[in-house]
Amino acid sequence: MILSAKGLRKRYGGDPGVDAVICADLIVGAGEFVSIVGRSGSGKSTLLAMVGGLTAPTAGRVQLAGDEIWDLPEAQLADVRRERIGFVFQFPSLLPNLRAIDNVALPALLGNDVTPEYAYARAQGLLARVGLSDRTTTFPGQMSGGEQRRVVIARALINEPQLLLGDEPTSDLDEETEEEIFALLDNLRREENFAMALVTHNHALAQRADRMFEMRQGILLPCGEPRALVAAPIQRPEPTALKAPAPVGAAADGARDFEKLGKTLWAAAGRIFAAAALMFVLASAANYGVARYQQYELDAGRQRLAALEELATSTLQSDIASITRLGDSRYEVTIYLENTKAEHPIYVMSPSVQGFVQVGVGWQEAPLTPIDDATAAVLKVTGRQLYRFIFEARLTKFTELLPHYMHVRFSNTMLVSPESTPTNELFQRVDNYYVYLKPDNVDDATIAKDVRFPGPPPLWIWMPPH
Ligand SMILES: Nc1ncnc2c1ncn2[C@@H]1O[C@H](COP(=O)(O)OP(=O)(O)OP(=O)(O)O)[C@@H](O)[C@H]1O
Repeated sequence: MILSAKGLRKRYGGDPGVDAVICADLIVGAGEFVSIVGRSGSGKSTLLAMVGGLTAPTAGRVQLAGDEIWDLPEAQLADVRRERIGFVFQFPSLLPNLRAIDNVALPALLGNDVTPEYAYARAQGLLARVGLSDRTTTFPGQMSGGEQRRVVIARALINEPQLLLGDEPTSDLDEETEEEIFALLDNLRREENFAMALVTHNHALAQRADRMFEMRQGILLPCGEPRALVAAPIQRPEPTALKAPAPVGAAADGARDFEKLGKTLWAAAGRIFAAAALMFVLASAANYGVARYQQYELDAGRQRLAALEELATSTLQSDIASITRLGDSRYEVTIYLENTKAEHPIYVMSPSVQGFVQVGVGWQEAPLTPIDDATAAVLKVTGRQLYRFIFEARLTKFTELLPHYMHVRFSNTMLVSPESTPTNELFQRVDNYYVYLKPDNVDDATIAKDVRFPGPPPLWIWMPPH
């Protein structure tokens, strides 16, 4: 058995809080495919996030191949997420300034288990298997939605995960492409023998799983008859400490690829905007360092990355500081960046922020314009720094997880370095901030009929990252 989740429960917030998942048991065998359907807000994403090591459960446990993942220290949990679980989300999550092959290779380059040659050779092989052998050097912005999703799938498989988790991985695609991507995932699962748990709104596709579950108001219920396993399980090879380099031709190509990549990253950094997926949030030790991996002793490299990760994650904090109403569905949004160890400056490359409003099960971008010039520069952060933006949320229809309020996500991509002119240390970080935001065209009396607040309905309500 690969996944064993027992008695999972998740309550968000304080008093009274939201019981997103009340009770869920989910056991998935090696190579098995389970699907989860359910109404919006029933707790599907929360369940996947707990199973995938992204959101800590309030109660219950999750074992991955026998390891209790929620007992692991954060650093080891991050390794589990990167190496043993593949994620495919609905939202585009590729780094826009990296070519397809670099995006796919990146999770493998972040660990120390494989050589860059191996990572690039496997990335090339996976791109071929998802039908993109001729698009390896294409940038995500030049690809269709279906092609981008294929790249995301290749990236999810780069570290040979034991478990692939998909949260509505195809729901924004047209019917035919959705069908193709689903079939592709299923074929890859049989070939690579990873277990797969997919959340989908599409019942017809969900029924193709070995077992189907329905999430109903936070409770996971089995539904439908099990399908016979089609393929005989393939024996997973024992992991080796350091995988062998790829064949010479592929290795040489790969080496050229990441050398070029390293040279161009800093110049291209200004073009980066937020689109990276949740699992990459704190992990992308920028492609700049890729060529250097060959030269470093593994231990030295590990230590340096750990220090940089510490710098870029715990030392630098950021979130929404305030939101004020400007009228005509415009808001001034202030985001703060704070260096908690002010004695060591941190250099941040132009926070590039995008705003999204949830519409249906997806997110629709809404214009977000920086007010200050500061957001276009390399910034030395020594204390608390504020960035102001104008957010224009003129949507007539949006998803109301909280009655009348918009569910808004601000996504902030930053390149972080301990040096003002980064030479060899650069870390990409993507933060997502979530708020409920009161639309301009609803009066407080209307809201108060449906939601009880201690005072007048607030303009915005902060939510923890999810
Ligand atoms: N970070 C959070 N803070 C507070 N409440 C949350 C948070 N994340 C989710 N919720 C709430 O938990 C409940 C379950 O949400 P979840 O996203 O897991 O459902 P879902 O079934 O995946 O919905 P959808 O299909 O719309 O994505 C919802 O009521 C949602 O508003």
